[in-house]
Amino acid sequence: MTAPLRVLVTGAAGQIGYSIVIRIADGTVFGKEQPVQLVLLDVPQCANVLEGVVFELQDCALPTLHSVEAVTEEKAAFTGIDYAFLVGAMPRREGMERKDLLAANVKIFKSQGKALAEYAKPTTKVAIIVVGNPANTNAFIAAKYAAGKIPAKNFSAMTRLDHNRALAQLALKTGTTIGDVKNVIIWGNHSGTQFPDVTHATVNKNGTETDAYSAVGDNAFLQGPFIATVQKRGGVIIEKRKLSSAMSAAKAACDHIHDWHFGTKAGQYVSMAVPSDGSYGIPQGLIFSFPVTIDGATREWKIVQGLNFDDFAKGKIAATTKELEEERDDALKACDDANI
Ligand SMILES: NC(=O)c1ccc[n+]([C@@H]2O[C@H](COP(=O)([O-])OP(=O)(O)OC[C@H]3O[C@@H](n4cnc5c(N)ncnc54)[C@H](O)[C@@H]3O)[C@@H](O)[C@H]2O)c1
Ligand SMILES: O=C(O)C[C@H](O)C(=O)O
Repeated sequence: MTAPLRVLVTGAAGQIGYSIVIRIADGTVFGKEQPVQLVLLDVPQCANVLEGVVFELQDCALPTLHSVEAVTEEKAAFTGIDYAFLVGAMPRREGMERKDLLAANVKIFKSQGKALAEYAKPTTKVAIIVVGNPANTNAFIAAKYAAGKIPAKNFSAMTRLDHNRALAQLALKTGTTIGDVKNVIIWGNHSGTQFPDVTHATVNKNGTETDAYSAVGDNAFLQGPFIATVQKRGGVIIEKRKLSSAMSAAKAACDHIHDWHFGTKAGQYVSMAVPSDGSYGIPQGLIFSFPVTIDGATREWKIVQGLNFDDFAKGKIAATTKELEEERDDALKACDDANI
């Protein structure tokens, strides 16, 4: 029998948590043959809600759910895990930018980085996705405080939701379906400065694969409203729902970990915010969204190399890099202040 994977979800009493746990438990993420031990972490004040989530998962009668436990302490949460979905953090409200959450949320990721270093197995291969905002910078901080124990390459932040939004907008514009659109890229920060780039994307229209610019036939749209729609989508959802995206965020987190676990499809890449190795001139260590391919056998991601940028793209990438450097510096200052 396949050994179960131990999978942690933080913030499991929250709204993304509620949508994410069922996909992990029912085999959508790790496959229908892979048993899963789910560990659900939230703050002690949410213990009762968390217990309700556990009861519901039990009531789902899922063959892939080996066990589920609710915990409110980091030691119990982080010990022995294979995968971590770090969702638990404050969401923004109308009128806020994601970086306005930094002061409140960064200390959570400092503490969880330390907990990973302290409690994860020494040989850990744990794969970590940070969803809590500002996701790139929170991942940077968690990686910093886990350094020496957990390699930085095991940390990632979620830009898959932006990637999925870009796929959907291209499919809508070209009258195709999601499966017809490939290789959009989100560069940089999960924020208003991100650069959704379709220069290398293709669209299969009526059985013929063409580049996205030809398929759309409207450069002004692709360099204007398309980019703005993807950049601002999170804010628009908050305006409409009065709550931040949850169903689409949970689905994207599951896509991200599914592809990390199984690998990307031949000829396709996905967007993941990972520690920069200096590719494309991005400062080393910054958690930056790149196009990546993943080898399902080794579960190693690689940044896609050799893509060209025109001046328009260079300007966009410079802006998102600058914002991430500023966020990183603010977060480091906040961590020195955060007495934990
Ligand atoms: N990267 C993305 O694309 C993306 C998309 C959507 C939302 N988000 C972010 O995800 C985060 C969660 O959103 P949500 O809508 O589920 O929020 P929510 O308020 O519904 O749930 C957050 C949960 O986290 C818990 N929590 C707080 N501190 C914790 C800690 N130290 N340890 C464990 N749990 C803790 C809270 O008690 C709460 O139950 C927010 O920061 C939001 O902005 C990111
Ligand atoms: O926009 C937000 O604050 C939530 C999330 O990051 C999103 O992109 O929907």
